[in-house]
Amino acid sequence: MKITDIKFAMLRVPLKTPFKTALRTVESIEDIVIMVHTDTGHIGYGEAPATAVITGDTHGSIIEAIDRIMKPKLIGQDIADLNHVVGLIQNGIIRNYSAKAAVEMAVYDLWGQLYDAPLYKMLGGGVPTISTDITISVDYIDKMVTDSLEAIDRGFETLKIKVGKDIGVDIERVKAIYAAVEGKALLRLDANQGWTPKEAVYALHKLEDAGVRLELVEQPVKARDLDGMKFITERVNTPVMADESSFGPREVIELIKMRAADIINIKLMKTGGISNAIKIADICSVYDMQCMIGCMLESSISVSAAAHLAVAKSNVITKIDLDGPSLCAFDPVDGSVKFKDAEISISDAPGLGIKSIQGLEALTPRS
Ligand SMILES: C[C@H](N)C(=O)N[C@@H](CCC(=O)O)C(=O)O
Ligand SMILES: [Mg+2]
Repeated sequence: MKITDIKFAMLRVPLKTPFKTALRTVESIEDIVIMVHTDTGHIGYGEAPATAVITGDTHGSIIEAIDRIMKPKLIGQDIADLNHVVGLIQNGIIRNYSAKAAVEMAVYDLWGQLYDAPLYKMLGGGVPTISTDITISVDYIDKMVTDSLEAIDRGFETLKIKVGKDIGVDIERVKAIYAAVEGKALLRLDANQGWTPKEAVYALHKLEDAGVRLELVEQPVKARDLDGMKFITERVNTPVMADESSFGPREVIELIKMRAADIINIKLMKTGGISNAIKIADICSVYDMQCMIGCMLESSISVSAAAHLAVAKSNVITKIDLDGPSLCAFDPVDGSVKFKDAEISISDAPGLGIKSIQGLEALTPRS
């Protein structure tokens, strides 16, 4: 099975409700979809969001990196030589992680199709059902409480509460939500870099002293502030998770050596795809460190790839934040990974199991 072409499209899916974090507000998913064609007629699918504020990637940079750098190297390559193909994707250009993730997942999709097995089985197998949290956008306190209760009614047992806007209001936000949902859902916080180290310690002590039990706090301070992450990790009981501070395996090793976090959030768009995500999971398993699998604002194309990985690495990926499809107004994909509120289940179609995608707008890269 040899690669013959890579085609591009834009996928736009409105969100059910605006997604609001300390970093940005977004109303729809607008992601690049790629289709890797082969001489056997099989097609591998990949997706990349342009999360400029976190990864630095834009639609233009994703298309250019794939079309100008990766595609010429990949045409004619045999999918059976997976490690060689992955090397070509990873080593032809630095950074550009979302572009690499999209191409890699399409190649892994084809690798599963080549051997007629679902990707999670190719990666080691596992129980193909997982349960995700859902994000509660940062907003007025009453709105966040209402959104939290609605999420619980939909069956979500873990809520990822976005904070990081104003430390005083954030403390009140979390206390109000905790009072409303105690015993019905587990709370995890994500400050998306919005606090200073001292603010984070202050807020978490206030919450801990008030009896608010949190599963974890994600990325309290600036991505580059590893000393700040360590300062917080040493001072609070709530486990601290690195998201924007950890992209690839090297950052994870650095965080582990520094003891600057308790948990790592693996996202394909930060690792540059599945191969580095596997390395991170393996490193964390050596150091008895748990991982979350997360996503950006992604549809069920790339979130399916993350779900396959999470199933295969469930020994270390114990926390799931794959709510992209649940945040969307509809699922444009007909595939073998089903997203039904909190439950994500994978049936045994080969590769990623994507049959068709509604509403793709074809894109032609600039010549
Ligand atoms: C969607 C997911 N639950 C999430 O919160 N992801 C990111 C932010 C993604 C974005 O801004 O597109 C995170 O910070 O964990
Ligand atoms: Mg995060």
